[in-house]
Formats: sequence, structure tokens, C-alpha cells
Amino acid sequence: MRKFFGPVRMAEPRVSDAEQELFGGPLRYDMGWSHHEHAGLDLTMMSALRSMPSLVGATLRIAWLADRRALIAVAVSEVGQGVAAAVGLLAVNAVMHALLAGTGSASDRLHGLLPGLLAAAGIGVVNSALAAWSTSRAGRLEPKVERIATTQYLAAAAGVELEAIDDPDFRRLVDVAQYGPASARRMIGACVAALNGLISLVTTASVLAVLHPLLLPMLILIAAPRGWGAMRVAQERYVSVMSWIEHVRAARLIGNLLTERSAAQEIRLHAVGPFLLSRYRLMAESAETEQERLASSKALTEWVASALSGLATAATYGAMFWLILAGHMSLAVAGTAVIAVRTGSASLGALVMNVNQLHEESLYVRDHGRFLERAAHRTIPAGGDPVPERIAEIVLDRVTYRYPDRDTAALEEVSLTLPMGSVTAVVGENGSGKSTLMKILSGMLRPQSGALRFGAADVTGLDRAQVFARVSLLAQDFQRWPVTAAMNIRLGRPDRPAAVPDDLQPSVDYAGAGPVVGKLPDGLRTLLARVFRGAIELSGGEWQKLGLARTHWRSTTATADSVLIVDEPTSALDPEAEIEAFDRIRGLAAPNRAVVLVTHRMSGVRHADHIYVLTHGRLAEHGTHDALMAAGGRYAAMFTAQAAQYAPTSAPDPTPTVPGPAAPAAPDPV
Ligand SMILES: Nc1ncnc2c1ncn2[C@@H]1O[C@H](COP(=O)(O)OP(=O)(O)OP(=O)(O)O)[C@@H](O)[C@H]1O
Repeated sequence: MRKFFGPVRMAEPRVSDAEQELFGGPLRYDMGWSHHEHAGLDLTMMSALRSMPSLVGATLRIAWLADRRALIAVAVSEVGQGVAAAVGLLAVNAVMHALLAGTGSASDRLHGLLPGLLAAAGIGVVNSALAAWSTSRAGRLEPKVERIATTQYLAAAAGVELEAIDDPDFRRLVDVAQYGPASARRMIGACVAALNGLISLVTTASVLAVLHPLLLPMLILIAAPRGWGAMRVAQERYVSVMSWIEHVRAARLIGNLLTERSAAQEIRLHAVGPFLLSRYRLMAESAETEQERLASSKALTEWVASALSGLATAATYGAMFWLILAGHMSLAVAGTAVIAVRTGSASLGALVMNVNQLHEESLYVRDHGRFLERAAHRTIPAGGDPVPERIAEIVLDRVTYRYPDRDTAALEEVSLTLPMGSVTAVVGENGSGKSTLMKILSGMLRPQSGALRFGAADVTGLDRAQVFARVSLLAQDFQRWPVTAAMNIRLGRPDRPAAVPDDLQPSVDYAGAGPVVGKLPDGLRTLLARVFRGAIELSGGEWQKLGLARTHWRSTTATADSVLIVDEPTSALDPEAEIEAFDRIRGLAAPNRAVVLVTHRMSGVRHADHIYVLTHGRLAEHGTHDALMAAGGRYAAMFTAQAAQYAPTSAPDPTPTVPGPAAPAAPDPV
């Protein structure tokens, strides 16, 4: 009983075997950032009603911003409809009196009905005109509200620190908040309907209270169970969505993998397709079980609510019957009361439904609001000191950084100096912290201890937008924008206009991308996105050349001192293109530019002015190629190992670095 009437609680969904197998355990909504949400979910109807005005207020504020004239028009037409409903009821009362309490012949009484009937008809016409006006204004308002809420969401998501994007809790909030704008749009409709319901209810209730004081509490008794039922169903649905959000997302992810181009080869060749499909089916079946549970629970709740409401209706009619028999109520009043109770309970029912919809939508709008609030705390701050035109060097001073969901630091006490005009290389094994170091150098991640200095100034006090403007980054996973080839280059500095192809040609030539562009059917104007019809897809190496052209466009359009960071720029290039690319990148060092090169290709770093070797997030050694080779440390070992792979095979090496195939441990049964 308590389970049924008590507060709605977070469900613990059954862990499907597929989930266990693929993800190593249950995928659950992380309670980390949501403790108080779930406290909020133990909602009583009253607390739900209490929290609603502020959420409705937030949506109405957006509506006010979006189109205040439309909002006022909607409010006026809804109030007008409410007043029309009350006047209509009074007209009905007049008709009832003429019919049941009037004197004279039947024809006289029928004539007496006419004014009331005409008034009711006139009110009906006014009412429908007002309803149409409200519909058209609300239709204008709703898309604007959604647009503003979506823009707020996108702007907030794009403006936060990179750390927030790396933080899984924040990412989950980003996911959940995406439902907010559509809910805000629907909330406008629900607000309008609720306002309408409220006004007609107040007017009907006043008419009922005038007819007989007992009728009003009876009306409330009829509608209360429905209100409780609708609200409970909404809460259960929300809790279910939240409990299952990770599971549903994972099932969708598996579904997407089956259709995505990137996974297409392994899906076929390794027979991953049928395997994933079967796991998808298992996960979808688990979700279906939840849908079934939800539907049964909804049916039971609604049945109990209707039964209680039906009992209250029967009691109301019983009371009216008794009042008439006892002579406390005339037949005419009873006739109007029956109509008023019907209209009243219908408006109360509709109001409950609308308030309930408001409540349900408000849960998502609340997530949207919470996201905006959290995002505001994590937004890259605007303003700060200007970055001096000439900074001479960029210095990393004993910097430590640990990712939010990691126990160990990705970088520990790392120091390095990048003088303008120099080429610096950073090498190290996989996971040694090179990319993290680049994110710190570019100002995207803020050191947890230590400092990044542009010249003498600590970056913490500098205007971040100006810091970013001094950095060109060609990252390992650089973006392959689904736009034209020209735009792919221009997006290196989008605010700078460029004539196609003339302005971009030097960047294309610099990156050795001339032959790539030459092959494209429409040259630089060719669309590069397989998602669109008629678009062209490039190979990995061709994309890398275009990425290099973008970096060139960004670097060479800056005159102030800056840094160019290139992280694994040649991984997809053929050997000739790789040698050329390293030469070109080194060539970008200029009196106003420092170049940092991260790579595993040791041949590309030997000409660097200074080389830093990272291991397990720490700086193992640094110096020039010759000094490091002479030291015979980690760098020398890495360089020699790679060089050995290219060494002539005529002189047999007693300790080959590449082992031959191992003999099978046991005979293959097949
Ligand atoms: N976004 C992230 N969130 C959590 N941990 C991360 C993240 N990015 C990197 N790491 C961890 O930080 C450590 C350093 O990673 P980083 O990418 O900086 O190494 P790397 O030297 O660039 O590696 P590679 O040569 O393989 O590109 C690794 O242990 C990695 O797992």
C-alpha cells in the first residue's frame, strides 16, 4: 500500500547479460551530480506544485524575451475565454429558470428561453474567436521559446572549459539537458491550457458556490484523485527515464555502430554485426520489460484514480438528490448545478492534466536550468589582461594535471620553455602525457599546480580569448568538418574572410595539398562530407594535408608572437609526404612563432632545437638530439630502436628487435 501511495523512488533496473558482457556491469545514471534531484523525485504533490511556479516563471521569462506581444495576446485571450465561460454558465442558469421555474404556457416559457439561448450562442462565437487568436499567438511564441532555450543550451555547452567536457558527470548533464528546449516549448502550450482551465474553473466554482456552498467541496473531491493519479504517472515516467537513460543510450550506441561507416569493415569481416545485433536485442528486451512495468503501473494508478473520482461523483449527485428532496435546492438550481458540476469537473480534470503536463515538462526544464547554472560556473571566463604583442617565450613551470575521473596525474611537475623562432619536439611512449601537455600549452586545460606563462605574464590573469588567438593547434584527432574543402581550411580562422581559391592557395601549396584539391571535382569548392549526397570522402593522409593547410592559414594570418602546436601530424602520411611535412612544419618557425612538434617518428625530431622526453607524465630528459644520444638514456634507446628497423639487413643483428612469429603453444585443434 505504502509502495503504491508512497513517494516514487528510483528503480534499480535488472542488469541484462549483454550489459554485463559489453560494459562490464550495469550502466546506471550516475548519482554523483544528482543526489538532490533524486531527493526532488521523492515528490509529494504539494512539493511538486510548490516548485512549479519558479519553473513556469523561468519559461515565461524566456517567452517574454522571445515575443512579449504574443505572450500578452495569449494571456488576454485566455482570460477572455474564462470570463466567457462564466457568462455562458449564467446564460444557462437563465435558460433553466425560464424552463423549470417559469410560469405561463409552454409557448410563453419557450419564448422566455430565447434571450438566454441567444446569449449562450453569442458567447460561444466569442469564445471560439478568442481560442483561435490564442492558438495563433501561442503557435508563434512556441518555436521562439524553443529556439532561445536551444541557443542557450548550445552556447553554454560550447563555452565551457575543456575540463568540463572531459568530466563524465558534466557530460551526462549535457545529455540530459538536451530535452529541456522541447519541453520549454511544450510548456508554453501547457501553460496556456492550464491558465484557461484555471480561469474557467474559478468562474464555474464561483457560480457553484453561489448555487449551493456544498457543491464546491464536492467538485474538488471529484477531481483530486485524478490529479494525484496523473501526477504519479508522470513522476514514475520521469524516474524511469532517468534510471534507464544510460541503458537506452548504450543500446542506441550499439545500434549506431551497426550502421556507421567507421565500424563497417570490422562489422563484416570479424562478424561483429550478428554479435552486436544479438546484444542489442537483449538490451532492447530489458528496456521493453521496463516499458511493460511502467504501463501496468500506469493502468493501475489510473484505474484507482478513476474509481475514487467516480465514487466522489456519485456522492455529489446523492447529496444534490437529498438537497432537492429536503427542499434546500430548487429543481432549476439543481439543473444548472448538474451542468456546472459537469463543466467544473471537466475543467478541473483538464486543469489537473495540464498542471501535470506542466509538472512533467518542468522536470526536464529544470534539468536544462541546472545545466545552464552548472555551465555558467564552468564557462571560460571572459575578460582579463591583454596578451602583450611580443612575449619572446612561452614557459611551462612545474605543471601538474590530473583528469577529473583519474586517480593518477597525467602530467607531474613538467617544466619546459618555448622560445619564439625555435622548434621544440616532445616525444614519449603512448599515454606518457604528450597530448595533455599540448592542451595545457594551448591554454585549454588549466594546470592544477604550477603555471603557464606567456612571456612574463601568468596565463591565469590573461584574457583567455586572446591566449587562444595566439595558438594554432593541429591535434591528432583534428576535426574533419563536413563542409567544403575551402571552408575546411578557412575554419582555422573563421572570422577572416578569404577569396576562394586565391587567398587559400598558399596554404594549399604549403601543405602539399595541391594534388588532393586537383583531384576534387569542384576544386576547393567541393563538399567533403559523406553524410551529404554528391560529397567526396578523402583518405586519412589527404585529410591530414588539409589539416596542415588549415594550420598554415591560422598561423600565417597572425602577426603577434604565437605558438604552433602539431600533435602527430604525419601519422597517415606516406614516407615521402612525411619527410616533406616535417620540413614544412619546421619551416613555420619564425621570429614571431614557436613550433612544438609531438610525434612518435623519431626521424622527424632529430633536427628540432630542443627535445623533451616524457615518461609516465614526468619529464625524463631534455636536450638537443646530439646531447641526448650522447647521454644514452631513454631518447637514445627509442631512437636506436626505430633506426634499427630501417637498418640494412646485410649485417645480421644478433638481437633482432622485431621477434619472429611464435610457435603455437598447443596444436591448433582445427
Ligand atoms: N580526456 C581524458 N580523460 C581522462 N583521462 C585521459 C584523458 N585524456 C587522456 N587521459 C589519460 O591521460 C594519460 C595521458 O594521456 P595523453 O593522451 O596525454 O598521452 P599521449 O602521450 O598523448 O599518448 P599517445 O602517444 O598514445 O597519443 C593517459 O593515461 C590517458 O589515459
